[in-house]
Amino acid sequence: MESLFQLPLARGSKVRVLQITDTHLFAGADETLLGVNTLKSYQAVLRAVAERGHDYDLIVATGDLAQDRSFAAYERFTAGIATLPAPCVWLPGNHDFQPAMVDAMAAAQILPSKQVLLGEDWYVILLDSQVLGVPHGELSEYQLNWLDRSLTQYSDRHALILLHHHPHSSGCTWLDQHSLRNAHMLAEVLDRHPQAKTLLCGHIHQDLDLDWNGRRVLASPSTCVQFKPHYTNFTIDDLAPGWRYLDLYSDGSIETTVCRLEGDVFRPDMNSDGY
Ligand SMILES: Nc1ncnc2c1ncn2[C@@H]1O[C@@H]2COP(=O)(O)O[C@H]2[C@H]1O
Ligand SMILES: [Fe+2]
Repeated sequence: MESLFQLPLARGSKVRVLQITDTHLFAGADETLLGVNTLKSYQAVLRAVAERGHDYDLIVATGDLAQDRSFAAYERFTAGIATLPAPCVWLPGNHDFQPAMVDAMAAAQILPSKQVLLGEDWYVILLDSQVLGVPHGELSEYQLNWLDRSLTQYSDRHALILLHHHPHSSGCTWLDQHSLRNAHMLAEVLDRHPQAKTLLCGHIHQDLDLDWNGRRVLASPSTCVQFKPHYTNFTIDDLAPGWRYLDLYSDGSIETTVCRLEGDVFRPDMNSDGY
């Protein structure tokens, strides 16, 4: 859990992180989620990333990587990641089955590290907000204490906090019932660490960039189905699958871009009412 990955970089002042999230893969190659073949959309995203060239230093996968809890689904994830030439770290989402996830990642030699020293200036920490069997999230006392201790230990670095569940209202009522339930406890920890100003989530399948009492919360498109922003009830969006880049600068600033597949591809079944 606490193993540390050090990624020394010779590229000067900027570090680039690629976020892939909510792949919702299945064991079967023909399975779909809300009408989208999640394996094909994941592979299309990876191809699009590869076509843009290798200009990222670290891949972060922020949960809900498998939909059916199977080892084979995680193998599909790892096979895809193996096509990209950068190290990958990951955390679980509400749908993930950690025994299969841990084994499949280890079998593919994808790092178990939940802390990354990224270049000279950045510290990345990956939290586990999963509550077994339910869609909402919570950080255990252990996770909160570990976060507090780790941020103290690496207080000389800017910190990027990764977790699956959004800690602040997303604007979608139906998704906010599935948010991080003890966000106030996370805020209490972060208040003690002024270098921890940015949080990166998955879970809500949309591009979000908002202020949480002076902190920045980012969430990102899924590689499969998208949810429509600002809706009270479950509503799918017809935007294409996507991913995010974050450029981390040595002065602590961040520039970030969301990319999507081009064209009218992987359209979901807009009449679906949930899963
Ligand atoms: N119609 C619905 N209403 C409320 N929640 C839903 C609905 N359909 C699915 N969900 C849950 O909402 C979650 C949002 O993203 P997840 O992929 O984590 O998993 C989803 C489901 O657990
Ligand atoms: Fe989720």
